[in-house]
Amino acid sequence: MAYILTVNTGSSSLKLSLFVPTENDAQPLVHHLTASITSISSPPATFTVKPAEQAVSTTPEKHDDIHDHSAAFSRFLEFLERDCSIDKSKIGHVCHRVVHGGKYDEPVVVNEKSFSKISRLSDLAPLHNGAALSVIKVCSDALPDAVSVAYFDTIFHKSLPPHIYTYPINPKIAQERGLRKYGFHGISYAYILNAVSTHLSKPPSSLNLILLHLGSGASACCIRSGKSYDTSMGLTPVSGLPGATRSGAIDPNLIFHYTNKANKITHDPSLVVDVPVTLAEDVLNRKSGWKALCGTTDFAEIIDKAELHKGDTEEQKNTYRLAFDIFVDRILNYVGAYFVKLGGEVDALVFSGGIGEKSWQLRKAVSERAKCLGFQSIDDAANKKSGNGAWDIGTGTGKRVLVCETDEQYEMARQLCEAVLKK
Ligand SMILES: Nc1ncnc2c1ncn2[C@@H]1O[C@H](COP(=O)(O)OP(=O)(O)O)[C@@H](O)[C@H]1O
Ligand SMILES: CC(=O)OP(=O)(O)O
Ligand SMILES: [Mg+2]
Repeated sequence: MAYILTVNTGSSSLKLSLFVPTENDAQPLVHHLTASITSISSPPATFTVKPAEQAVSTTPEKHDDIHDHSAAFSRFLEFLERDCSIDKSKIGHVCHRVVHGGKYDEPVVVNEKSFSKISRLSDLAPLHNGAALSVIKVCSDALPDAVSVAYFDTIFHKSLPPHIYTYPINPKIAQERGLRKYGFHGISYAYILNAVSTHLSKPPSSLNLILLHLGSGASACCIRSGKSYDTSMGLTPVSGLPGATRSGAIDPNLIFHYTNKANKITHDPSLVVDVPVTLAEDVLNRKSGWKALCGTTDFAEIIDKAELHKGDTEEQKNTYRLAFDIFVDRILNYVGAYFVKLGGEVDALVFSGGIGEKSWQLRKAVSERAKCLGFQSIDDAANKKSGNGAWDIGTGTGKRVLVCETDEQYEMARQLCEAVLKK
């Protein structure tokens, strides 16, 4: 029996699932277990395991010694061998989520050449590609006989039309340096599209959707006839919606005004930079978003503290409320724009990602505002329940409002089965 291990290297987490492929086309994969290591960038990291046969996860363990994704991966391998008695030499394939794929338009087997090509893209996904490569390295050393395949977030967005992926800058420089909108969270959007298609009993190619993947990194995607037509992230994942530590879209000139010395046009280099661009990148990627506004990356805490509790001051409450309101506002920017781009022909608005799946408050706030576009009213009871796959949270007439529990690990294993194992 050869296992498929799938590894999802997110900005703040590592999520891993183990599957066994079957001969059954209706159920090509048997899910064995899923583990997640969260808060990697704000330790202590939390290690949680959910065996497939159990409805709930095991008690989360805190780990002070996990500071990066490769240490998290090593801890997972130790857990597999020691606690699950799984012989790691039985892992035949490893699917790695790599966020930025540049010009790659399909998954690639990891070898020296592709590894070095992916390394060259690291600057375009500063919170992701380097971390994924460090995991791939540990994985190749620990599992030398397994075939590692890189699955890119960007592939799903290869259908973006030129007027959407082109930035209005010098075309020659843009072409030479690959400066264009790529879009991310594509593995998640591929999974959501299939899950929503099953739920609505309509083929993916017939669907127009507004998808929201709201997690540590957050993005929106406009699906037209089953394909990505627009998405909120850009050249890098910092653009679009704000996230745990990311600013989201800002006026690009803000970078130069972050320092008060750069507020006039000057050719005197000593006056130009107080904050060099690389530091600006660090600020916008790692020191902005919810962390900068509220001091936490935990959106559940932000929602909780946006309500006034005993002992809290009105000012403290307002800080959290502001973060919540900013998120709702920026999400609405995309819901409104994508609705118009789809000519109002929208099958559903879909919430997903850690915040989209777990926060009834965020879903309610966004949906109430989107109701004017003809979306259903929210059914409060349905909105507060959790579910599996995709489920409705709207009621009455109108365009459907859904939640979908995304599963990037499953999507990679499914694509592997389809492309490699069933050939
Ligand atoms: N009950 C909840 N309410 C609101 N947000 C939540 C809840 N549970 C988890 N989250 C948020 O979900 C985010 C993580 O989402 P996830 O999609 O798992 O992230 P990633 O894969 O990018 O690491 C965290 O910011 C966390 O605060
Ligand atoms: C692209 C991206 O932001 O991914 P994540 O949300 O997993 O950090
Ligand atoms: Mg994620």
